Amino acid sequence: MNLLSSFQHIKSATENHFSLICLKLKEEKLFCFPEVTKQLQGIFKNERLMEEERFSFITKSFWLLLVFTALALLAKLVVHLWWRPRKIAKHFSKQGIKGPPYRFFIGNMKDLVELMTKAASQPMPLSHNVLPRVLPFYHHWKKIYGATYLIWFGPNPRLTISDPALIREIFSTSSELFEKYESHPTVRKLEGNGLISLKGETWAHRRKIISPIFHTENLRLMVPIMGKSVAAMLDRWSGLSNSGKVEIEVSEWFQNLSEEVITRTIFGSSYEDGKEIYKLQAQQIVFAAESFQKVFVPGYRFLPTSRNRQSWRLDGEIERLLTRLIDRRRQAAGDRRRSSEERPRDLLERLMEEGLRGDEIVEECKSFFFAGKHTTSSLLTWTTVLLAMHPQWQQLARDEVLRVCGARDIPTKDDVANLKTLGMIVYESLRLYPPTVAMIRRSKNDVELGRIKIPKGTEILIPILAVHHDSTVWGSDVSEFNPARFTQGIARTSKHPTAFMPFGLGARQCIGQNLAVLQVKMTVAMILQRFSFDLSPNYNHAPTISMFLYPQFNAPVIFHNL
Ligand code: HEM
Repeated sequence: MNLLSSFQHIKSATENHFSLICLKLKEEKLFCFPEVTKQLQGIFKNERLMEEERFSFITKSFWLLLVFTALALLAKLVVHLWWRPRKIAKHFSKQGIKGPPYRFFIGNMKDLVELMTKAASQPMPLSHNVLPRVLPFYHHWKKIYGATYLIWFGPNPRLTISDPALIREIFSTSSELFEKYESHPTVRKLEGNGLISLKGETWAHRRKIISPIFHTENLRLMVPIMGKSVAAMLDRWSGLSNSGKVEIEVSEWFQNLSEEVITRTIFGSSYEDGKEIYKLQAQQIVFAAESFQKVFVPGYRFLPTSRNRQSWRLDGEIERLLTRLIDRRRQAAGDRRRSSEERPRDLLERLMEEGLRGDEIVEECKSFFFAGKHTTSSLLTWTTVLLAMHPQWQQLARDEVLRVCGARDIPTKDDVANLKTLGMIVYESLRLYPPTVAMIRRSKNDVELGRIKIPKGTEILIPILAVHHDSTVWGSDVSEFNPARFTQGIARTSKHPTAFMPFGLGARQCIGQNLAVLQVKMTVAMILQRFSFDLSPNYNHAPTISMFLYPQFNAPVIFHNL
């Protein structure tokens, strides 16, 4: 071995191998050059020192980076949780807009949850002045700070706007400046990445694809399908009746009815195919409703907590069932085309025709399973409760149904269109008990709304229920059930043409509203044909929200065979 290769040998060795190298040198008779050995020892020592220095440099850099990242993160947190809320509160305060003070990290969530819990702790008298019970935080803070005020959902500012003129601006003239608020991830799982939550071009294209399902002609074809489901439900009620009367907890029955109608009309599938999905979604709703009362912590949903694991499992199961439903429909598509039976066009058919991917169809199905059921059943429940509370309107509606439908057990679409009094009753029910009690938007940029300067990213809360219960808009009889106020049509009822908004406003108005009103009018008309009804002595008036407006202690109603 020559000197050079021995040198390279040594250079590539580690400190621990030094003695071994010396031995090697000795063997190779290189040890006779003491200077060489000395030099090598020197080189090795330098190497070791350099290695140590390099190591200490890397360690120092690592710690520095860590400290720097931690400081940057801390600074970001301080800005987000402390400085920005103060700045925004000051910004609004200068414009005369106040609100409950921001508390570090939690904002006003604690007070809000306390107010909600207190309001929900007992039923209320049989009155339609339900705002203090359903949105107690709105009611409470409005008294202190006025109709437009600022609250804090965690560190996020939410400007509450209930002036119909400003609301109109948000949804029409300035609609491009506000976008749909991105729901909490748990709620998003329920809603799916479909029409409800899509934005921009993708949303516009999807809405165009889906709209034909809700056109009048297609809805007409859905009427017999709905009629059959309603008739089957009423037959079961009659079967349950004892000496001509029966107590029915209508809220649950109407949920099942809505599930069935939507599965059969919107998905063109059998109710059996949808039942399991609804059951799983009902469990997801419990998680989603909880998330409204918690501060959103980014990334938390990825932690394998027991709740998160349960929610992932539910989501996976729903996707599996929806994929099966879609596959079945794909297989049956040929038979349906060949069949001469006149059927309504349905969502799955439209989405498949347009060549949407399987996962896109699954997400859209989630949206419709979720959006259609609870809203429609809520409207059915409150309309029935209202008619039970107001027998004179019940009789007026029945007279009309018997006159318009004659001997027909199942009203036709034209019959339903001619039920004007019932239509007014449904609108009044939507005013007093809107199934969706609020909407949320977010400003895309710094925006001027009326004279209010709103910074980019501010959430806007539009409390539908509060606008519907505002006496300055609706008059002193605001809390009375008075369907006659809709005699001249929706636009003429209040002092403001857009103060009635149970289905939202503008381009993103509810796509299913005609279907929902049709189903509710059909169902109530068929009930009126067969039964008279009043509230059960077990009924406790307690409207409350868990995503939608529902009766907290159920809605038992007594039906008498006619
Ligand atoms: C009484 C019944 C119903 C009420 C009160 C209601 C209420 C609403 C409201 C307020 C919105 C607007 C939300 C916003 O702008 O933030 C909306 C949107 C929507 N609703 Fe309904 N809804 C009802 C029935 C239905 C039904 C039966 C379906 C479907 C079968 C449906 C599907 C949808 C969809 C997909 C959207 C999103 C539309 C879009 O963004 O383009 N809804 N609904």
